[in-house]
Amino acid sequence: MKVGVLGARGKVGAEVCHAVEAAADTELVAAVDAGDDVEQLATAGAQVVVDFTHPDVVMDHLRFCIEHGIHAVVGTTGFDRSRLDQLETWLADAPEVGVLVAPNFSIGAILMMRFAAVAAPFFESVEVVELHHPDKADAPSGTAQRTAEMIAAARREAGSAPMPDATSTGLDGARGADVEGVRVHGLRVRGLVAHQEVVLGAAGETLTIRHDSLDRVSFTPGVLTGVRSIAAHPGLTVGLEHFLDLD
Ligand SMILES: NC(=O)C1=CN([C@@H]2O[C@H](COP(=O)(O)OP(=O)(O)OC[C@H]3O[C@@H](n4cnc5c(N)ncnc54)[C@H](OP(=O)(O)O)[C@@H]3O)[C@@H](O)[C@H]2O)C=CC1
Ligand SMILES: O=C(O)C1=N[C@H](C(=O)O)C[C@H](O)C1
Repeated sequence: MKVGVLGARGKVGAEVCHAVEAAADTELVAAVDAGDDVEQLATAGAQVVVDFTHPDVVMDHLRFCIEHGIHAVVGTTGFDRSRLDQLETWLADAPEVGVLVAPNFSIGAILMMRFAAVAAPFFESVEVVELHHPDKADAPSGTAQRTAEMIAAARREAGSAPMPDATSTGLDGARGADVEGVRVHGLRVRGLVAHQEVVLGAAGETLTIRHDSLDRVSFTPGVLTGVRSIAAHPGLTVGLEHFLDLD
């Protein structure tokens, strides 16, 4: 399979290029970074493009891919509902094209999100703490946002009561961001890669679910799974878990 990588000289993109070159069934045909011409993705015959760039540019890349009939596997974060709606509009005109947007490609992070959603209705309180390197553009992380959405959905479905919080005065931001009623806190600390804790509490007990990406190679097996699967899944898919046999 012919693969192009956008963000090829970036921290994750460089690892993705190595993984694509190392795998027997994938061939790196275009490695594109800032300042390069995206047209080379099409002229090189890329069948799938992997994007690990920046929230400011990813939508232009995806419009290009969809218009050229190229499937896309997207790790770049910063997607909200309006961006996903825009992708679905573009994809309606290219029904054969598949786009996978995944806030996290590491299997441990996907399981951490799943475990958090399973546990959430059993506890009075649930908060998310994400910890990342300080070069990250978006906050909260895409993973934390998605985790909070999954927790909120699980609690809604279970009919859980709102979480207790007596805070009546405090500095702006001290209680984190509110994602559908779930508090999300972000740390940006030199030396970190990508980490997250989900802290759950009930009377007399807490449960902490923690995941650590210690090296960006943690993302590449999931990216390759996405590359191998996307052609068989036209339209928009959000989350790599849809291509894994988790149930
Ligand atoms: N889904 C997942 O599993 C993961 C997602 N991410 C996300 O992936 C994205 C990238 O992360 P990371 O690798 O750490 O970031 P980096 O800044 O290390 O890499 C991004 C690369 O993209 C390049 N770039 C910027 N604009 C363009 C453009 N228009 N065309 C092509 N390349 C461009 C940058 O160049 P320059 O530096 O010159 O601007 C840089 O080389 C972020 O949104 C991050 O949140 C990260 C890890 C895992
Ligand atoms: O920017 C990063 O580094 C990461 N971004 C993704 C996110 O926003 O969730 C995935 C992972 O946390 C690393």
